[in-house]
Amino acid sequence: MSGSTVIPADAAPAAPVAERLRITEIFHSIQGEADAIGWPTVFVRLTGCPLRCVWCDTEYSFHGGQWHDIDAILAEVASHGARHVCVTGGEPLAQKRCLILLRKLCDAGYEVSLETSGALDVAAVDPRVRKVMDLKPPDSGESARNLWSNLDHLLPHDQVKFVIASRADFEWSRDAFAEHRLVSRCMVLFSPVHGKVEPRELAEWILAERLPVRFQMQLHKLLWNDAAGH
Ligand SMILES: C[S@@+](CC[C@H](N)C(=O)[O-])C[C@H]1O[C@@H](n2cnc3c(N)ncnc32)[C@H](O)[C@@H]1O
Ligand SMILES: Nc1nc2[nH]cc(C(=O)O)c2c(=O)[nH]1
Ligand code: SF4
Ligand SMILES: [Mg+2]
Repeated sequence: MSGSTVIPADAAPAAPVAERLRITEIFHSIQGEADAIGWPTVFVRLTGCPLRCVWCDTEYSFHGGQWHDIDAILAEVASHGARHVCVTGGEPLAQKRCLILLRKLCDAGYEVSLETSGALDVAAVDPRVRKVMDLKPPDSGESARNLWSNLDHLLPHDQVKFVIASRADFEWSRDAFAEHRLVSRCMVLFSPVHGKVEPRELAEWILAERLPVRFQMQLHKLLWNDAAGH
Protein backbone atom coordinates (compact mmCIF):
# COMPACT_ATOMS: atom_id res chain seq x y z
CA MET A 1 0.00 0.00 0.00
CA SER A 2 2.97 2.33 0.33
CA GLY A 3 2.72 5.40 -1.88
CA SER A 4 -1.03 5.20 -2.49
CA THR A 5 -3.80 7.09 -0.70
CA VAL A 6 -6.76 5.13 0.60
CA ILE A 7 -10.07 6.99 0.32
CA PRO A 8 -12.88 5.34 2.31
CA ALA A 9 -15.77 4.44 0.02
CA ASP A 10 -18.20 6.50 2.12
CA ALA A 11 -16.04 9.69 2.17
CA ALA A 12 -17.76 12.74 0.72
CA PRO A 13 -16.26 13.38 -2.70
CA ALA A 14 -13.89 16.35 -2.47
CA ALA A 15 -14.84 19.18 -4.83
CA PRO A 16 -12.56 19.05 -7.85
CA VAL A 17 -9.59 21.37 -7.45
CA ALA A 18 -10.83 23.14 -10.58
CA GLU A 19 -13.78 24.54 -8.59
CA ARG A 20 -11.82 26.30 -5.84
CA LEU A 21 -10.74 29.91 -5.38
CA ARG A 22 -8.38 31.59 -2.96
CA ILE A 23 -10.41 34.12 -0.96
CA THR A 24 -9.30 36.85 1.48
CA GLU A 25 -12.75 37.74 2.82
CA ILE A 26 -16.49 37.63 2.23
CA PHE A 27 -18.44 40.40 3.95
CA HIS A 28 -21.73 42.30 3.85
CA SER A 29 -21.56 46.10 3.58
CA ILE A 30 -22.86 49.16 1.77
CA GLN A 31 -21.36 49.34 -1.71
CA GLY A 32 -18.98 52.28 -1.50
CA GLU A 33 -18.03 52.67 -5.15
CA ALA A 34 -19.22 52.82 -8.76
CA ASP A 35 -22.74 52.74 -10.19
CA ALA A 36 -24.16 50.45 -7.48
CA ILE A 37 -22.98 52.81 -4.71
CA GLY A 38 -25.25 52.70 -1.68
CA TRP A 39 -26.74 49.22 -2.20
CA PRO A 40 -26.38 46.59 0.52
CA THR A 41 -23.87 44.27 -1.11
CA VAL A 42 -21.94 41.10 -0.39
CA PHE A 43 -18.24 41.46 -1.24
CA VAL A 44 -16.18 38.49 -2.33
CA ARG A 45 -12.51 39.50 -2.19
CA LEU A 46 -10.18 37.17 -4.10
CA THR A 47 -6.58 36.86 -2.94
CA GLY A 48 -3.60 37.95 -5.03
CA CYS A 49 -2.77 40.69 -7.53
CA PRO A 50 -0.05 40.93 -10.17
CA LEU A 51 -0.03 44.75 -9.92
CA ARG A 52 1.34 47.02 -7.19
CA CYS A 53 -0.46 50.37 -7.46
CA VAL A 54 1.49 52.58 -5.05
CA TRP A 55 -1.68 53.83 -3.35
CA CYS A 56 -3.48 50.47 -3.12
CA ASP A 57 -5.73 50.35 -0.05
CA THR A 58 -6.09 46.56 -0.16
CA GLU A 59 -2.54 45.29 0.16
CA TYR A 60 -3.72 42.80 2.77
CA SER A 61 -5.33 40.85 -0.09
CA PHE A 62 -2.04 40.25 -1.92
CA HIS A 63 -1.10 37.18 0.12
CA GLY A 64 -2.64 34.52 2.31
CA GLY A 65 -6.33 33.83 1.97
CA GLN A 66 -8.07 30.48 2.12
CA TRP A 67 -9.21 28.03 -0.53
CA HIS A 68 -13.00 27.86 -0.84
CA ASP A 69 -15.16 25.69 -3.07
CA ILE A 70 -17.17 27.89 -5.40
CA ASP A 71 -20.42 26.32 -4.19
CA ALA A 72 -19.44 27.14 -0.58
CA ILE A 73 -18.83 30.77 -1.63
CA LEU A 74 -22.32 30.83 -3.15
CA ALA A 75 -23.79 29.47 0.08
CA GLU A 76 -22.01 32.09 2.18
CA VAL A 77 -23.10 34.86 -0.18
CA ALA A 78 -26.71 33.63 0.09
CA SER A 79 -26.55 33.65 3.90
CA HIS A 80 -26.27 37.47 3.87
CA GLY A 81 -29.54 37.95 2.00
CA ALA A 82 -28.44 40.78 -0.33
CA ARG A 83 -29.40 41.27 -3.97
CA HIS A 84 -26.03 42.75 -5.01
CA VAL A 85 -22.69 40.93 -5.07
CA CYS A 86 -19.33 42.58 -5.82
CA VAL A 87 -16.40 40.37 -6.81
CA THR A 88 -13.18 42.22 -6.08
CA GLY A 89 -9.67 41.69 -4.78
CA GLY A 90 -6.71 41.85 -5.16
CA GLU A 91 -7.21 41.22 -8.85
CA PRO A 92 -10.08 38.77 -9.22
CA LEU A 93 -9.33 37.88 -12.85
CA ALA A 94 -5.84 36.68 -11.87
CA GLN A 95 -7.61 33.42 -10.84
CA LYS A 96 -9.10 31.95 -14.01
CA ARG A 97 -11.86 30.18 -12.06
CA CYS A 98 -13.24 33.58 -11.12
CA LEU A 99 -15.12 33.35 -14.43
CA ILE A 100 -17.01 30.30 -13.08
CA LEU A 101 -17.91 32.15 -9.87
CA LEU A 102 -19.21 35.12 -11.86
CA ARG A 103 -21.36 32.89 -14.06
CA LYS A 104 -22.81 31.00 -11.11
CA LEU A 105 -23.61 34.23 -9.25
CA CYS A 106 -25.48 35.50 -12.33
CA ASP A 107 -27.30 32.16 -12.69
CA ALA A 108 -28.40 32.51 -9.05
CA GLY A 109 -30.08 35.81 -9.93
CA TYR A 110 -27.80 38.36 -8.20
CA GLU A 111 -26.89 41.80 -9.54
CA VAL A 112 -23.19 41.09 -9.99
CA SER A 113 -20.37 43.61 -10.36
CA LEU A 114 -16.69 42.89 -10.93
CA GLU A 115 -13.90 45.27 -9.94
CA THR A 116 -10.88 44.74 -12.14
CA SER A 117 -7.62 46.58 -12.75
CA GLY A 118 -7.87 46.85 -16.52
CA ALA A 119 -4.65 44.85 -16.86
CA LEU A 120 -6.24 41.44 -17.44
CA ASP A 121 -8.33 40.36 -20.40
CA VAL A 122 -12.06 40.80 -19.65
CA ALA A 123 -13.30 39.17 -22.89
CA ALA A 124 -14.55 35.97 -21.22
CA VAL A 125 -16.47 37.67 -18.37
CA ASP A 126 -20.17 36.75 -18.39
CA PRO A 127 -22.01 39.58 -20.18
CA ARG A 128 -24.55 39.78 -17.33
CA VAL A 129 -21.78 41.01 -15.00
CA ARG A 130 -21.30 44.77 -14.63
CA LYS A 131 -17.59 45.30 -15.09
CA VAL A 132 -16.02 48.20 -13.20
CA MET A 133 -12.70 48.51 -14.93
CA ASP A 134 -9.89 50.80 -13.83
CA LEU A 135 -7.52 52.45 -16.25
CA LYS A 136 -4.45 53.14 -14.15
CA PRO A 137 -3.03 56.68 -14.48
CA PRO A 138 0.76 57.24 -14.26
CA ASP A 139 1.00 58.01 -10.53
CA SER A 140 -0.28 54.50 -9.76
CA GLY A 141 3.06 53.23 -11.11
CA GLU A 142 1.14 50.64 -13.16
CA SER A 143 0.09 52.55 -16.30
CA ALA A 144 2.15 50.28 -18.51
CA ARG A 145 -0.15 47.39 -17.55
CA ASN A 146 -3.34 48.94 -19.01
CA LEU A 147 -4.72 46.50 -21.58
CA TRP A 148 -6.32 48.91 -23.99
CA SER A 149 -7.96 46.14 -26.06
CA ASN A 150 -10.25 45.64 -23.03
CA LEU A 151 -12.16 48.73 -24.13
CA ASP A 152 -13.56 46.71 -27.03
CA HIS A 153 -15.24 44.30 -24.57
CA LEU A 154 -17.13 46.93 -22.58
CA LEU A 155 -20.94 46.84 -22.59
CA PRO A 156 -23.23 49.82 -21.95
CA HIS A 157 -23.82 48.70 -18.32
CA ASP A 158 -20.06 48.61 -17.58
CA GLN A 159 -17.98 51.42 -16.08
CA VAL A 160 -14.46 52.71 -16.57
CA LYS A 161 -12.84 54.20 -13.49
CA PHE A 162 -9.84 56.54 -13.25
CA VAL A 163 -8.40 56.77 -9.75
CA ILE A 164 -6.52 60.06 -9.73
CA ALA A 165 -3.59 61.05 -7.47
CA SER A 166 -2.50 64.40 -8.98
CA ARG A 167 -3.20 67.11 -11.54
CA ALA A 168 -0.97 65.18 -13.98
CA ASP A 169 -3.13 62.06 -13.46
CA PHE A 170 -6.24 64.17 -14.10
CA GLU A 171 -4.84 65.46 -17.40
CA TRP A 172 -3.81 61.94 -18.45
CA SER A 173 -7.31 60.66 -17.63
CA ARG A 174 -9.00 63.54 -19.47
CA ASP A 175 -6.87 62.82 -22.54
CA ALA A 176 -7.49 59.05 -22.41
CA PHE A 177 -11.23 59.74 -22.07
CA ALA A 178 -11.13 61.80 -25.28
CA GLU A 179 -8.69 59.68 -27.28
CA HIS A 180 -10.56 56.42 -26.67
CA ARG A 181 -14.01 58.03 -27.09
CA LEU A 182 -15.12 56.64 -23.76
CA VAL A 183 -18.14 58.95 -23.70
CA SER A 184 -19.83 56.71 -26.26
CA ARG A 185 -18.84 53.41 -24.62
CA CYS A 186 -20.07 53.46 -21.02
CA MET A 187 -20.21 55.44 -17.77
CA VAL A 188 -16.86 56.96 -16.76
CA LEU A 189 -15.93 57.58 -13.13
CA PHE A 190 -13.23 59.92 -11.81
CA SER A 191 -12.28 59.28 -8.20
CA PRO A 192 -9.57 60.87 -6.01
CA VAL A 193 -6.92 58.66 -4.48
CA HIS A 194 -7.82 58.71 -0.81
CA GLY A 195 -5.51 61.25 0.88
CA LYS A 196 -3.60 62.27 -2.29
CA VAL A 197 -5.90 64.75 -4.04
CA GLU A 198 -8.38 67.09 -2.40
CA PRO A 199 -11.75 65.75 -3.55
CA ARG A 200 -12.98 69.33 -4.02
CA GLU A 201 -10.04 70.09 -6.30
CA LEU A 202 -10.83 67.11 -8.53
CA ALA A 203 -14.49 68.16 -8.59
CA GLU A 204 -13.48 71.67 -9.70
CA TRP A 205 -11.18 70.35 -12.44
CA ILE A 206 -14.05 68.23 -13.82
CA LEU A 207 -16.40 71.20 -13.82
CA ALA A 208 -13.84 73.62 -15.30
CA GLU A 209 -13.23 71.29 -18.27
CA ARG A 210 -16.94 70.42 -18.58
CA LEU A 211 -16.14 66.72 -18.61
CA PRO A 212 -19.18 64.41 -18.81
CA VAL A 213 -17.74 62.06 -16.20
CA ARG A 214 -19.11 61.03 -12.83
CA PHE A 215 -17.23 62.27 -9.78
CA GLN A 216 -17.01 59.71 -7.05
CA MET A 217 -15.67 59.30 -3.53
CA GLN A 218 -15.39 56.05 -1.61
CA LEU A 219 -18.51 56.09 0.53
CA HIS A 220 -17.32 53.27 2.82
CA LYS A 221 -14.34 55.41 3.86
CA LEU A 222 -16.65 58.26 4.80
CA LEU A 223 -18.88 55.87 6.72
CA TRP A 224 -16.32 53.67 8.45
CA ASN A 225 -12.92 55.29 7.87
CA ASP A 226 -11.96 52.09 6.00
CA ALA A 227 -12.20 49.95 9.11
CA ALA A 228 -11.49 46.27 8.40
CA GLY A 229 -14.64 44.29 7.68
CA HIS A 230 -16.33 47.01 5.63
C1 LIG B 1 -8.66 47.41 -4.40
S1 LIG B 1 -9.14 47.43 -6.08
C2 LIG B 1 -9.51 45.70 -6.40
C3 LIG B 1 -9.93 45.44 -7.82
C4 LIG B 1 -8.86 45.61 -8.89
N1 LIG B 1 -7.58 45.13 -8.50
C5 LIG B 1 -8.76 47.06 -9.30
O1 LIG B 1 -7.70 47.68 -9.15
O2 LIG B 1 -9.78 47.57 -9.78
C6 LIG B 1 -10.81 48.14 -6.02
C7 LIG B 1 -10.89 49.60 -6.34
O3 LIG B 1 -10.30 50.33 -5.27
C8 LIG B 1 -9.60 51.42 -5.84
N2 LIG B 1 -8.61 51.91 -4.89
C9 LIG B 1 -7.59 51.22 -4.34
N3 LIG B 1 -6.87 51.98 -3.51
C10 LIG B 1 -7.45 53.21 -3.53
C11 LIG B 1 -7.20 54.45 -2.86
N4 LIG B 1 -6.15 54.60 -2.03
N5 LIG B 1 -8.02 55.50 -3.10
C12 LIG B 1 -9.06 55.37 -3.96
N6 LIG B 1 -9.37 54.22 -4.62
C13 LIG B 1 -8.57 53.16 -4.39
C14 LIG B 1 -8.98 50.81 -7.08
O4 LIG B 1 -8.53 51.79 -7.97
C15 LIG B 1 -10.15 50.02 -7.61
O5 LIG B 1 -11.00 50.83 -8.38
N1 LIG C 1 -18.16 49.06 1.60
C1 LIG C 1 -17.23 48.79 0.72
N2 LIG C 1 -17.47 49.09 -0.57
C2 LIG C 1 -16.53 48.77 -1.43
N3 LIG C 1 -16.54 48.93 -2.78
C3 LIG C 1 -15.39 48.46 -3.27
C4 LIG C 1 -14.62 47.98 -2.25
C5 LIG C 1 -13.29 47.38 -2.43
O1 LIG C 1 -12.46 47.40 -1.51
O2 LIG C 1 -13.05 46.87 -3.50
C6 LIG C 1 -15.32 48.18 -1.08
C7 LIG C 1 -15.08 47.89 0.28
O3 LIG C 1 -14.04 47.38 0.70
N4 LIG C 1 -16.07 48.21 1.14
S1 SF4 D 1 -4.68 46.43 -9.25
FE1 SF4 D 1 -6.21 46.79 -7.62
S2 SF4 D 1 -5.67 45.35 -5.96
FE2 SF4 D 1 -3.94 45.39 -7.39
S3 SF4 D 1 -2.54 46.87 -6.51
FE3 SF4 D 1 -3.85 48.01 -7.96
S4 SF4 D 1 -5.62 48.78 -6.76
FE4 SF4 D 1 -4.57 47.20 -5.52
MG1 LIG E 1 -11.35 48.88 -1.38
